[in-house]
Amino acid sequence: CVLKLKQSKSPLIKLLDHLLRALEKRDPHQFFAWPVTDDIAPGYSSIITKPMDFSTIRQKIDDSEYLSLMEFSGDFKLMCENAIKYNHVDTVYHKAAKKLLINGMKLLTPDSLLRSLKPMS
Ligand SMILES: CC(=O)c1cc(-c2ccccn2)c2ncccn12
Repeated sequence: CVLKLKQSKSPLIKLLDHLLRALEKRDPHQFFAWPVTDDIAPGYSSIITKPMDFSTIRQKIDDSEYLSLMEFSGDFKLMCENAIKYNHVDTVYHKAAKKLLINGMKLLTPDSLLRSLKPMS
């Protein structure tokens, strides 16, 4: 058998791992953990053209699909904006998405990122 040498994780992947875990902690009900299905959300796939959720973001990190922090934060914003668009303003999902977006963007600001990077320097 051919042993695949485990490449050590790049600094970007380590940072994205850290940020994903921090963002998932801000979704205690796990509303954003898995793809939204048409079964739980009628008509979802015809309203939301680019679905996104934390499990998909995790898979993209593991497949090295993110080449920059901007691509990662773009998927995070997309995930929140989908929920803001599909769910009426008076639903738990719409409210949770707005709160998650605001908290998430605080994590992705330059000085917050510098604090995340500090231990790596
Ligand atoms: C994120 C989102 O839009 C969402 C998550 C869920 C959800 C997530 C986990 C368990 C149950 N529902 C949901 N249900 C109905 C309508 C919308 N949603």
